[in-house]
Amino acid sequence: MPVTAKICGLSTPDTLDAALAGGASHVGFVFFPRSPRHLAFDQAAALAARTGERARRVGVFVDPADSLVVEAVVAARLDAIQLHKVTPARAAALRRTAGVESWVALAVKTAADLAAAPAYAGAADRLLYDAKTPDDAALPGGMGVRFDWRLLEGARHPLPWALSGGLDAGNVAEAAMRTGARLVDVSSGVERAPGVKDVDKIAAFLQRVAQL
Ligand SMILES: O=C(O)c1ccccc1NCC(=O)[C@H](O)[C@H](O)COP(=O)(O)O
Repeated sequence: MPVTAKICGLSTPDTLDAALAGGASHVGFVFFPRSPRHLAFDQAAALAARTGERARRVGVFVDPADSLVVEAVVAARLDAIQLHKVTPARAAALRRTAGVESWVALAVKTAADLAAAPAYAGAADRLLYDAKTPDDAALPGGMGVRFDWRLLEGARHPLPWALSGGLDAGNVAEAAMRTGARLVDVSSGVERAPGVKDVDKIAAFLQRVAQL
């Protein structure tokens, strides 16, 4: 089965075009004002129109209000929501409210963090295993932090899943090989500065993924 990729935190037409030209299966739009990748609804709507049916649009949220999710789903014609820092109960409620596919980001640092995964079965459609960022970090994702991929070796997954956290063109092959991931997600690893995507890095990442 081929490996597919989500390029997260896109915010400009040229970098979105690079992701689409490279064959990204998913593009991620961040709705979190503290993020350097945050999009206003009008920006997101323009990028969504440019995407068309070439990739699935995923909105990224951190413990969001219902209203933010509803407005973003409409404005950016989201196919999926990606939720950070939500309990299983809150994830289930937001999934019902949004009416689209729902992903939950599970912050992973140790094996104990993976024990939370089964509770999301029935509350979400996909788990995104992402690296846990430091407690004092500005963001719960998009920080270029990776976790020990050996934690996923032999793991039983309660839901379809994707791998994230500190991936780049140089390490994505090893990450996919070690974990068995069939969907990988990247943000910082295709940037030249926080929030500034690089078209060449996006192309290199997607070329590497296409070889897997
Ligand atoms: O990217 C952000 O700014 C962000 C902000 C708040 C919550 C989540 C965020 N990103 C989530 C993602 O899907 C990232 O792609 C994922 O955490 C991996 O990021 P990176 O390690 O930088 O590749």
